[in-house]
Amino acid sequence: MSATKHDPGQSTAGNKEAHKIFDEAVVTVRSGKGGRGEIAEGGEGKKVPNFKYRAGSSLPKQIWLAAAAPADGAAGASVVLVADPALDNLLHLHDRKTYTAKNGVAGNPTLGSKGPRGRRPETPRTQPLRIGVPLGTVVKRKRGGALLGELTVAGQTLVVARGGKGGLGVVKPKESQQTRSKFIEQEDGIVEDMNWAQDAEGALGEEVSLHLLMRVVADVGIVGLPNAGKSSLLAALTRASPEIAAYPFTTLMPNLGVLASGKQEAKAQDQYGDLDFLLHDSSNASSMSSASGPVLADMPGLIEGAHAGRGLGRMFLRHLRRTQGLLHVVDASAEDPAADYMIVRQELALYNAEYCARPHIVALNKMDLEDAAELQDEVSKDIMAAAKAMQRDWRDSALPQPLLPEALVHVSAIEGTGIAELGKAVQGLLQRSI
Ligand SMILES: Nc1nc2c(ncn2[C@@H]2O[C@H](COP(=O)(O)OP(=O)(O)OP(=O)(O)O)[C@@H](O)[C@H]2O)c(=O)[nH]1
Ligand SMILES: [Mg+2]
Repeated sequence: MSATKHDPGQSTAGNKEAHKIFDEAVVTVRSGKGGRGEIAEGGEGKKVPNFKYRAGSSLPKQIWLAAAAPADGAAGASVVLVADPALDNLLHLHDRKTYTAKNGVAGNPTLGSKGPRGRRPETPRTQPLRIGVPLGTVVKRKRGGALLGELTVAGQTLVVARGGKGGLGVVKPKESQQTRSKFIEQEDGIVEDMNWAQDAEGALGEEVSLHLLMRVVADVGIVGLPNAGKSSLLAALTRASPEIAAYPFTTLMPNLGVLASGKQEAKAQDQYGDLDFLLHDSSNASSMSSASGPVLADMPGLIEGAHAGRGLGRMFLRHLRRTQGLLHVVDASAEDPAADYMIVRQELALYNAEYCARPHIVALNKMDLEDAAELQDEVSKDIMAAAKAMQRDWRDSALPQPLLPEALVHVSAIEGTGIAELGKAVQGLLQRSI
């Protein structure tokens, strides 16, 4: 789950700034060619010894074994994108430029696909090449930019390159027939014509260059200054284990986590905490999809001037677009927590005024520290006052009006105090905003 990387130089892509490309990728996909159909010599069958024949019995010595219809080639494998909730970025697609699916097997009764000689004649399916992408991936054709589709639900698939059809099983016409021009006869799927060699050929696969764009799919975005404890709170509220450190800009790209909904789950987590990785490995597809709780997205830190490119800039703020509410994390031990809150509100407003019109709650974090605890009531008041002042300032503008925080929760991500209450406040935020 963790999509954090402190040193942007160590990207999987070999790219210098992985956090700038975590939400985009260009890949070329190739589907497989269809397998060649079986080419049978003559279609009449042959006489074979009758193994039941005994001297003196009335059975014939030889019996007629009809020729079987030649087997078709298998279709080539398609390339399919699959929405995998365990992924939260597109960096894994920067490792490789081209993805090639398997060709279909040739129609061959012994080696490949079975024709009607088998009891159940069938052409084996070639397993598609599945490429995992995070939820919220938009797929476009690179050339021309035509929209091919969007993957938003866990397990959803999108065929981006269809495998070539398998060649037909053909009976090679006799020499005498071959000289006759344009002899075409179709009968029970057996094709006899002068194009027999072409009919047996499998169709070619396709090659498509794709431009993938990801938008984080989350219900609540966690925003705040660097070091406020956003990632710590995500870790406390969910099973996610983002990178946490005492320096700013630890988080370079959004991390996702599902809010633990019931007490039961929290208990199970405590009990089997060590087995967490097993659960994730064996059922990564269900780790988020089956959980009904809201998805939280821990964002990189915002600083004053982010809209002008300071810090990590604000391009990642587009990932808040689909959220329904925001969780502002404020370091309550800071010199002026209310001012810190306002810096983030202003940066949000400069990016998209509508973000400030979304319901939000404020988590006053680091309450375990003396400075924070002493002044907690004062800080709460200051924050409410600042939010009201913002509303007043905006009253005359045509922009969407900023809202006041729906709740102010005092928490300590490190000691775990107030976390349950914060979880409830987040749930409440979503219930109201629906
Ligand atoms: N004392 C105390 N320290 C905390 C608390 N929560 C987080 N911290 C510390 O604050 C520092 C920053 O925490 P992070 O969770 O990485 O902060 P962040 O907001 O995600 O930071 P960026 O990703 O850089 O924007 C770490 O050293 C944490 O251990 C808390 O409740 N109490
Ligand atoms: Mg962080």
